[in-house]
Formats: sequence, structure tokens, C-alpha cells
Amino acid sequence: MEIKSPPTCPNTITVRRNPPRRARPTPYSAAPLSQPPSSKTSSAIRSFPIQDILSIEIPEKQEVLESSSSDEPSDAEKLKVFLRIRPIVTQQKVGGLLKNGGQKNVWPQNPRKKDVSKTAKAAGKKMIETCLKVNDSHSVTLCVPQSLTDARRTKSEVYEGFSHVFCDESSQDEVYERMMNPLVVDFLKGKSGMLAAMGPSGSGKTHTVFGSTRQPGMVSLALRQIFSQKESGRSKCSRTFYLSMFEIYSEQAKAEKIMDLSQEGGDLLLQQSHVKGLKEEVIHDVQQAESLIASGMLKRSTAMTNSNI
Ligand SMILES: Nc1ncnc2c1ncn2[C@@H]1O[C@H](COP(=O)(O)OP(=O)(O)OP(=O)(O)O)[C@@H](O)[C@H]1O
Repeated sequence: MEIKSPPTCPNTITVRRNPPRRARPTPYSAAPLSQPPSSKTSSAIRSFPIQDILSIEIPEKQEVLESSSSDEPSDAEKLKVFLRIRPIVTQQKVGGLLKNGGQKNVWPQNPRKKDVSKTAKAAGKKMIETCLKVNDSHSVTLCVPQSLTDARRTKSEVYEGFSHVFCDESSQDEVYERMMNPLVVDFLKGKSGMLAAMGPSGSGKTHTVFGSTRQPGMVSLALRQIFSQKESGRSKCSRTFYLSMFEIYSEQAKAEKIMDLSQEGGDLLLQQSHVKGLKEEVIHDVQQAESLIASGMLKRSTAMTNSNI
């Protein structure tokens, strides 16, 4: 990938947003995957210790300093932060993007979801400027659009320290290979992992995580990898895979609720960071897993509203 350096911006300031962090091993990181839960209903699903991880100070140890010089993060760097830049939606591209080039979405979509075509139409014939420039595979510069430079907003900011920056032309496969594949490989060795997608509405979270029929996202690609290993018989021991889905949502002025998204699932309780009563369904193949996920997505309260957590 050829990366052009960003234009020189006046008054550039540097902000280090995402320094590499070292996470503690999770309690389940050493548990073998071949051992299925004792009952169909898990009574002790631990929440991901994101606060614990974020509160960990970056160690000044030699090994971490050494690893930061190499392109591939060491095992010590378990928390990774990727940045994926969504392509700009122009008038010509709108049709292609909205209809996904004639592709159907694999997953149910929120009918009231923000329509990117409206944004593009609202922009009318205004020139669309790219403000985010990729410096290298770990940093970007946020430049001020020309139209705003008159308003004395001339400072640009460099955001660095990303595990990897995916440019707007990056493919789902490329993102999968670098970001998701290591998690799946670890998962198949019995380790826990989590992928969290963050970003404002319309930034491409759904596209990345779920994708479409032509451009399958991380979930479909991970399922394919998991079941292709199983089918190829690489693992001698027979493994059983379980799937569970839940939604955390909060309505204004009300406490957060947790809902089990499996077909017969109901409200769940969080007790001492354990989601109690979450149902796990045995999954046998990609198609079955995808159809369970699709029905779970329809059950989300956010499927009926415009809000998205
Ligand atoms: N990398 C990409 N390549 C091509 N199209 C993309 C890409 N990322 C997002 N899009 C398109 O941009 C639009 C908005 O993306 P998406 O629905 O994934 O955003 P979102 O972050 O999930 O939004 P929301 O939070 O509102 O659900 C969609 O039409 C999607 O197909």
C-alpha cells in the first residue's frame, strides 16, 4: 500500500492517543476450548475487564520497549487499537454504497438507520474534502478543511500509536487478516478475545463487523475460519462451539438493561460482573450460526429504534 505523506499543516500539534498497553491475562486465557460448559445455560459469563485493562500503566520494561520497535506487536501487547478509515461517500458513489453495489445485506438492517445518501445530497454540490491523512501504518493527521482555515482554526492534530491504520481502500479480507485472524487463532487455542467496534453513526462499524454478501465482515469470516478448521479435521478432539448474544441498552433516565438475544431468552441480570442466565446455543456450521445471529439482531431493541449502542 503506497502511503503519501500528508501536506504540511500549519501549527501542527502532536497528540499521542493510543499508546501500546499491556493487558493482564484473563482468567480464562488458559482454559482449553475442548471443555464445553457443564450446562447449556452458563451461570458465570464474566464481563470483559475493559476498565481493568485501561487502568493498567504502561510498563517501562525492556521487552516492551524492544517490541515497540518491531512492526508486529509482541504477545505482551494484548490490547490493540485499529483505525479503519471509511471511504468518502460522493454523489457518484452513493448508489453503489447504499445498495452495496447491488449486494444484499446478510444481516437484518435497522430500517431507520441514517441514510448516507441524505448526507451526500444535503451536501449538494459542495466539495467533499478529505481531512484525515494517513502518515504511516500507525498514525494519521487530522487536517482542517480549507473552508475552515479562515476561521482561524488552523491547527491540525497527529494521532499516533495505533496498532494499524487501514486506509479507505482497505478490503474486508485485509482487515480480517491483520485484526481478526490473530484473535480467532488464539480462540482456537482456547484463549478469550474481544473485538469492539467504536465510532460515530455511519462510520462503518456494521460494514466492518457484519459486512454484506459480497464483502462479508469479521463475524462471517471468523465463523468460516472456525468451521473450516473443524471440517478439515485438524483438531483430532471433537469440539463443540456455543454461541450466545446479548444486548445492553439504556433508555433515557432508566437503568441499563441486559437482554438475552437467543430465541427464548429474556431479561438478564448482571451480578458481580457476571451475566446470569445467558443461554448458549450449540452451533454446528456457518449457516446455522449466521441464522442465529440474524434472528438475534432482529430481537435487539435498537433494531426498532434509531439508537445504536
Ligand atoms: N469500508 C467501507 N467500504 C465501503 N463502504 C463502507 C465502508 N464502511 C462503511 N461503508 C458504508 O457506509 C455506510 C455506513 O456504514 P455503517 O452502516 O457500517 O455505519 P455504522 O457505523 O454501523 O453506523 P450506525 O452506528 O448508525 O449503525 C453503509 O452504507 C456502508 O455500506
